[in-house]
Amino acid sequence: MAGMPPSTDDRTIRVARLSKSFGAVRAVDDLSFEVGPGRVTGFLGPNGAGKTTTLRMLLGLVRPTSGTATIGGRTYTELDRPGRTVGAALEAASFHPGRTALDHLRVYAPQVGVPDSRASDVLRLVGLEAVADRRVGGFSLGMRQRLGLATTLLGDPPVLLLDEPANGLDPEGIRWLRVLLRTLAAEGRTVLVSSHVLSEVEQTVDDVVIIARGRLVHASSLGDLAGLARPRVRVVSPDGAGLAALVARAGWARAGSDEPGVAELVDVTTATVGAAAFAAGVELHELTGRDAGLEGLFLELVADRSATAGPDLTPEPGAGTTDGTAA
Ligand SMILES: Nc1ncnc2c1ncn2[C@@H]1O[C@H](COP(=O)(O)OP(=O)(O)OP(=O)(O)O)[C@@H](O)[C@H]1O
Repeated sequence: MAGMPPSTDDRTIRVARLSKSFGAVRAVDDLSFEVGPGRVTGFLGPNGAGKTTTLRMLLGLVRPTSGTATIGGRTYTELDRPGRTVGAALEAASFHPGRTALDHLRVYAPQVGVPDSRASDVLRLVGLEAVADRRVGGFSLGMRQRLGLATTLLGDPPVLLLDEPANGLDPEGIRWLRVLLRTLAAEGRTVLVSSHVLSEVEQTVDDVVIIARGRLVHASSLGDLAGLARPRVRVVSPDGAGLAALVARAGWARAGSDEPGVAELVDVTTATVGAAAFAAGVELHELTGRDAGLEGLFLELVADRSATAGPDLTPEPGAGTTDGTAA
């Protein structure tokens, strides 16, 4: 990693002006983003956003209509040893139900170019060593997810592409996955994890790439995304004119068009509004602070709006109430 620009790093994933149409469906639409090593990146978007199609293009399983999807500057098919470079677990990994976990991995080991002994190593890594000789047909969804991950790790790849790896895991499994992914990233790997809910990966990822309807909506560190979550205050007063004058005088931003006597404000605290109302002698019947939260912000970002609007964060009436915080 030392001193190398990210775009030339062997472990950097680069998607550039990538598009894919299936007939009339534009599954991926002029998508560009970069994912660097040493970090866990969440690849997020609602169902049908184009995440799987993008991952499949990175793996050479789907041919782009236009644009490129590369790893270390090469397409998957151009890689010298793809199995040792990229580990991928796409949704619905299929296992032969009659094979044991160990046998499953031993079948893949030569394809990836690693010795048989590596099969036991990766089973240990994913916590399945105790069931190494059990048939996969009897495995729970969570165990299959772990086995899928073990398969992914066989070639000790520096780049990992994982499609919804938390699916089917219980809370304990999700905690385990979090620690594993963080460890793999800390070792200098590039870890790209897709999910359709931000909350599922919120505690795991360093960076986010958010797409909707095949297009990029937002890409930044998780911290920068969190910085966009704007606090809101709902104010209700029997003195509609007084409240309107107070809001206008203070210059607070309104979240939307309000009814008389009601103001939904953003980027202001209850303390500020309360103090100003008290000083102005405006009677208040309600003063409620709300935090839209990351998930609310995510939902707002991916909400159906004109494609040209981009990451417009102007809150809409009713937005930000889905995270269960007090209204
Ligand atoms: N082989 C295909 N033929 C036709 N349409 C497809 C094909 N693969 C994907 N699509 C369509 O492309 C769009 C994007 O699908 P994709 O599976 O990439 O989304 P996703 O973000 O992975 O969604 P999910 O979270 O549901 O897996 C959807 O409208 C889907 O129906």
